Amino acid sequence: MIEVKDLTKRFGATTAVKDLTFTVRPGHVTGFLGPNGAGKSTTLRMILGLSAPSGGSVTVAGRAFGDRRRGLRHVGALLDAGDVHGGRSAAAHLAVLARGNRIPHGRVDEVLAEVGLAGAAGRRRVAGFSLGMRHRLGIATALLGDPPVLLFDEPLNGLDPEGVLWVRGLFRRLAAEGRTVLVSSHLMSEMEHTADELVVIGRGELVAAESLARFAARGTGAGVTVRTPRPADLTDVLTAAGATVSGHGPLLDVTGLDAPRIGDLACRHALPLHELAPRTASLEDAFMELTADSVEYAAGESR
Ligand SMILES: Nc1ncnc2c1ncn2[C@@H]1O[C@H](COP(=O)(O)OP(=O)(O)OP(=O)(O)O)[C@@H](O)[C@H]1O
Repeated sequence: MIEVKDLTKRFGATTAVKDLTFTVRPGHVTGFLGPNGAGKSTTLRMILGLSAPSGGSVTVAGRAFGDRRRGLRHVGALLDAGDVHGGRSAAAHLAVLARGNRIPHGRVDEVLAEVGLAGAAGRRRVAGFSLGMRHRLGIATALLGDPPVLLFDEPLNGLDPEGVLWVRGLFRRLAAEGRTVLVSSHLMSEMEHTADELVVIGRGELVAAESLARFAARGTGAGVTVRTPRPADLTDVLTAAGATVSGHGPLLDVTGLDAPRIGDLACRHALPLHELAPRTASLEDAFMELTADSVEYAAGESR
């Protein structure tokens, strides 16, 4: 479990992260989402103890991560896939880290196999690696200590479709094993099929921390489609109960009441329903609406 409480980080006059409070639970893939410059990387660095908070606290499994020795066995992280000594092979890179964290050497070949870099690829110098191979090596590094908590900063950036599918499957498996998996992205489309929980930030502040489904229901595109042979009567009943109703003929578009409540009200007033279909907003719409005020450099903004 990762617990972030009133976390703040200032860089001179810039407040990159402001009073951020959220919890990341094990057994889920949690998407950490926000527009460019929202403060995601800064927060991840503070979770890892690489950067000191200006205020507030962050704990991993109840303790500040910086306190821990042999860190890779507690938290695995992919922060910057390019951040590897190019002159070394993947296997040599992992072997150095294994030694420093007292991880059995046998894990090196295990994680190389897991990320598809077994054999010759693992013996090649990292300088010649493609972006996708660097990503795989970064993920192998995160997995090396078999940690219960994993953090990935923009892990899908620059991956081809096959790589994206592979990474998604891996994250789901890690979460199903009961691990805590936090994955950052600035694209809702990437998280839609990757995460089941979301922490959304904008300009360093919390926008939402909830399941993907609840987040989608916040978008104004959410509502319920209702078909009835008595639209005028049903409109009166639903409007009196606080809903907003629009539509033509037998097909109504209802917002402000959920489908079970609409069904119950129709039943109570003996109004037949021929269709009752909840409609979620697209996640992308909800994300854009909720972070609209917090985009650092919005298109068309004059500066
Ligand atoms: N070392 C630093 N010194 C000064 N300002 C910084 C530093 N690191 C980050 N910032 C500023 O803090 C804010 C948050 O940056 P951060 O990199 O955490 O955002 P992000 O959400 O990860 O963005 P992106 O999606 O673009 O990677 C930005 O305004 C950035 O310019």
